[in-house]
Amino acid sequence: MEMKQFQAESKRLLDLMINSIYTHREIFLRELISNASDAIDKLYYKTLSDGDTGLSREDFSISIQPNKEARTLTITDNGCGMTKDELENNLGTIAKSGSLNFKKDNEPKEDIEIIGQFGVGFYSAFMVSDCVTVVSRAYGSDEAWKWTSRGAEGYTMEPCEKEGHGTEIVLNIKPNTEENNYDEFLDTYTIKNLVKKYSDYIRYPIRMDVEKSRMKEGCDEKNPEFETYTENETLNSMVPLWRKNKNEITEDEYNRFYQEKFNDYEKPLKVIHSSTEGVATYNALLFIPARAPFDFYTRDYEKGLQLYSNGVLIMEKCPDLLPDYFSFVKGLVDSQDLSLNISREMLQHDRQLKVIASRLEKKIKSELESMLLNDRDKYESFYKNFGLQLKYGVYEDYGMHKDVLQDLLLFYSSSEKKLVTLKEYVGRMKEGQKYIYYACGETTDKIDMLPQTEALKDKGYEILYLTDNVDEFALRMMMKYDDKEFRSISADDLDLETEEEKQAAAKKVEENKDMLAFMKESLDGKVKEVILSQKLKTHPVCLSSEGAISIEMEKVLNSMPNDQKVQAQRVLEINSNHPIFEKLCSLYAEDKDKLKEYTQLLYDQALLIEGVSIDDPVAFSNRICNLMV
Ligand SMILES: Nc1ncnc2c1ncn2[C@@H]1O[C@H](COP(=O)(O)OP(=O)(O)OP(=O)(O)O)[C@@H](O)[C@H]1O
Repeated sequence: MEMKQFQAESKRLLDLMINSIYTHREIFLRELISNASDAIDKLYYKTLSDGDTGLSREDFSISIQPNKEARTLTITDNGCGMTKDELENNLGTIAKSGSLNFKKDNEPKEDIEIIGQFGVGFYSAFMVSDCVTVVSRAYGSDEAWKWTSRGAEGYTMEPCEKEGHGTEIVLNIKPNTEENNYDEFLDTYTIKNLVKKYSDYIRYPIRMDVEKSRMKEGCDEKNPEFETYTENETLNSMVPLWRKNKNEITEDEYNRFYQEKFNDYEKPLKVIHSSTEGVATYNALLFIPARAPFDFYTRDYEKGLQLYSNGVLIMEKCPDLLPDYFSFVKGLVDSQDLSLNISREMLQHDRQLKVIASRLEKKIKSELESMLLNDRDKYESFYKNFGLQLKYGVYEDYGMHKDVLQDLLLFYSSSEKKLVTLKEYVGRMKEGQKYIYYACGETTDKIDMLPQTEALKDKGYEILYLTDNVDEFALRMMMKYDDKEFRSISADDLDLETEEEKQAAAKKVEENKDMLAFMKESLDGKVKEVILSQKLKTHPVCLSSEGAISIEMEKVLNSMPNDQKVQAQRVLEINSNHPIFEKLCSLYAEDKDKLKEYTQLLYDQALLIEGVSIDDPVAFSNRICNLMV
């Protein structure tokens, strides 16, 4: 059977190339600069291999020249250039990449990093220009050729004059339209920014004549006169800091790099610089900011790391490189073996990305752990800013990440009077202590005053004071740490008593069960139960809860804007060793109406202690006044 060739409608194809591949037209400059860098790399490779070119690294450069009057932007390199055939083959055939062939045909050499691979980047020039002229002279040839094209219509070729080897690409910038401003690509300021953004780490200098202003020499400072002058400025920094050896980089260099690149006026709290080879080869330079950005805990905050391939920016914020709970990390990843899609805007499949992300996660975690261990003050400063995010991380995704995060958490300790880890808490648990106790409230001072803490403190048990809304949700999600269950001090059973005490208490409850039932009745469904407390020592009353939702959680959930109303199952606890108890007993025998009033008062007091507003403050005040007069 005869083998038929596929036909391609090249005009349509070019049209597709130009208009459908890229989301940002500004990347044309990145593509042309990358081509120039590749061309120089190829000649430099020859220099390294043959040594007879007489050229050295310093001789190479790329230049950009905007001309507003002529509406042209010219990109020039002194790389390998192209012969007539190469011009026709490489620029006249879509998807033909001379660079890819070069990579295949030549042994890899250190210091050579060919970027091009798809054979399409050049055509992005037509996104901003209606006519492209390429003048090129191949290294070692004395002929130069001019290739001209207006896009889909095709191209022309003619011989021309050109001094020296290399390529000059002249773009006729399109006129502005109602929707698009093309003028900006002739503006030195925009060009500078684009070079900085995408091509800062191209390893050859990218130069441009920039007009500047200065005070005229010898003029009077009080009456200054200015003159403009032109400076040939190098726009790119060339050396990617992260590729340097760690021991050659000073702290100051890291700090400046971070502050400039991520617009922070403060130095980073921590720098994490790691290079890995193997399944995934990459360099990563990560920073933990000293302070949470103002929008960090809002929806506007976008997490992500910059992603570079061979020093060329692919993605400004790649979210998949960071889990949400480490979203505070800033920085970049540079990898040679990403399989990019044709526009270089995305990755073809994210297998490598997943491998890199999981390595980075482990790295960040271990760096935080070692900070916690070796520099507690620094860690606490980190935790003050980003601890909340870690706690959200524990809670989110049904607690899936608790194992990663639990040892990074800190909570305020009742006995140590400072932030402690769960490991430290468990390490000093008393003999026979079954639970990790915690208490919730607005501030640690307020929690410390809660009557519920009395019995636990009396027994010398440590309590973790939780002051952030998410805290209790996170602990409930974890359920246990090191096989020790978490228990709120407001839970009904704290397991504090001995068997004998339990029996005595049960007896007392039995004796007073009618009165307690009457009290419950008089609160008219507001509480699930009225009980005799095991946790109160000197205070008369407190509130606890039964079941999945605590009073603190009720507060948090009800403060959310989704209008859900949840209610904890409240339990009113009475201290049977307090004189009020005797009073209640005698009222039960003699004056049930008054007992009703007193019960209401005790309930309202318990609510106030918990920081929950009372239903009827006026009635509460009247009851107090009745007692006073
Ligand atoms: N300035 C240049 N000097 C020498 N050769 C060039 C230059 N620009 C382009 N070329 C040649 O033209 C080919 C096609 O360029 P194009 O930008 O379309 O694709 P690429 O760089 O190979 O791949 P990619 O689409 O990944 O950028 C290049 O592979 C290279 O051989």
